[in-house]
Amino acid sequence: MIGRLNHVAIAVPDLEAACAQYRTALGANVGAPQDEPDHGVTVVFIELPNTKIELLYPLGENSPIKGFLDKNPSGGIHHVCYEVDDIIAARDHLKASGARVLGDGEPKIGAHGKPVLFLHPKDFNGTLTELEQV
Ligand SMILES: CC[C@H](C(=O)O)C(=O)SCCNC(=O)CCNC(=O)[C@H](O)C(C)(C)COP(=O)(O)OP(=O)(O)OC[C@H]1O[C@@H](n2cnc3c(N)ncnc32)[C@H](O)[C@@H]1OP(=O)(O)O
Ligand SMILES: [Co+2]
Repeated sequence: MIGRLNHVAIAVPDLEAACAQYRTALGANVGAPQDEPDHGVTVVFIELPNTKIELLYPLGENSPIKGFLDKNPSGGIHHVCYEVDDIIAARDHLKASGARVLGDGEPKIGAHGKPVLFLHPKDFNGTLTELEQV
């Protein structure tokens, strides 16, 4: 069911500093910040030859990553995102296997304009897991 690793997301306490570090210290191709108010984050994608890094910074009062940054003030790996070709079939299969789908259980449109869902970290070895339909 899961396919390619679409991205690894890193929550950062200072988005500009993280972008500068990837651009200069790591020589990476760093995209422009994208506000995603529906998700409560600003994201920056860093294209790698085999996947992407998604830098995350809180946007708005109720950002879902605020708690994570409070607990991890230096930032940290926040989630991984796997690609699926049918997110509804994947969701229903995972729910049937007892996994918790976060939010109202319906896919939302993510930063790539594709449907995404999140699965509770406690059901996946302490790793917040995102699915993106491609
Ligand atoms: C623009 C979309 C973009 C894209 O790729 O397209 C995105 O990726 S948007 C990314 C931001 N959105 C989300 O993360 C939505 C899903 N996340 C959530 O619903 C919450 O963050 C949640 C439920 C995972 C955590 O909520 P909260 O921070 O309030 O913490 P809790 O106390 O409820 O956590 C319970 C338990 O889980 C541990 N936890 C929390 N976050 C993570 C994490 N990222 N990775 C691993 N574990 C996590 C937390 O420490 C608690 O554990 P405990 O042992 O009970 O202390
Ligand atoms: Co993501």
